[in-house]
Amino acid sequence: MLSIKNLQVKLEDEDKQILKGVDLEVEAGTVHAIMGPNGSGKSTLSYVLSGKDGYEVTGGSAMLEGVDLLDMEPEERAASGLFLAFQYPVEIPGVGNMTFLRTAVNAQRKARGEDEMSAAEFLKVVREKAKDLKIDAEMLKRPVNVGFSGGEKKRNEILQMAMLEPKMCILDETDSGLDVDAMKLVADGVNALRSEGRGFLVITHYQRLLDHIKPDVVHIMANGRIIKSGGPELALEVENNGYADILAEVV
Ligand SMILES: Nc1ncnc2c1ncn2[C@@H]1O[C@H](COP(=O)(O)OP(=O)(O)OP(=O)(O)O)[C@@H](O)[C@H]1O
Repeated sequence: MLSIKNLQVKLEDEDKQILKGVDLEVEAGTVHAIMGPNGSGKSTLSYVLSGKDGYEVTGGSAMLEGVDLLDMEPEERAASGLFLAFQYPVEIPGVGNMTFLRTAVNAQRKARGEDEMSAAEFLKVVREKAKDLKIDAEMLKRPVNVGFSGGEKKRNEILQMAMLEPKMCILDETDSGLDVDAMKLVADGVNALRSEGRGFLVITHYQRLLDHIKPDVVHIMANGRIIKSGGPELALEVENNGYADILAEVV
């Protein structure tokens, strides 16, 4: 589904190489987790895939279902089924959460040549999904993320994901800032979306999220590369021993 080959990325304005040849294949129906020391390039990978400005791809490729992602505008990538839940969700003053969600859902439907969701249908679906994430009616009316707590922002990202039903979901440290109960809610929201046709890339520092969202594959990223891949036991190894042994293996 998501096929990344030898992806190399530098900062646009500086001579600083951040990704130094990332190889990653996320098959439909699977959950891949990426862990790694601070500053290893995990967020940069998610930003580059989603089309954030400020980065220059200097080599390699990233394809979603055989289509070149790197050639597309960010909104085209989203319409083709890519979704990124941000590590730091942005506040959008003046834009109601509900309006934002409905506009996003319908813009993507339009881009795919589908009919827009009616107001009544949208309301029904958004209320159901918001309830599952314990997002109340008042939060749906407020401007997007404005004044939301850290955990509320993260749950709101999952609500967006649930509404957009993307094919490839990238979650960048969605667990940071969540209390124990909210982490369970978020994990339930992700697990409810797991399906044969959908892939997940979950960036996290902690094994505890992976207790709830069971990954098929765990990758360790360091210094702009994926240096080791394995099963869920790799996350446990990191939790117990840190990164020193794994880093030493590849030097
Ligand atoms: N716009 C930028 N300007 C300067 N340095 C940058 C910029 N974007 C990324 N970097 C650098 O690139 C490296 C990788 O950053 P990135 O945020 O991708 O790491 P990360 O693995 O997600 O880290 P963390 O686990 O701390 O979130 C870091 O050294 C960071 O300082």
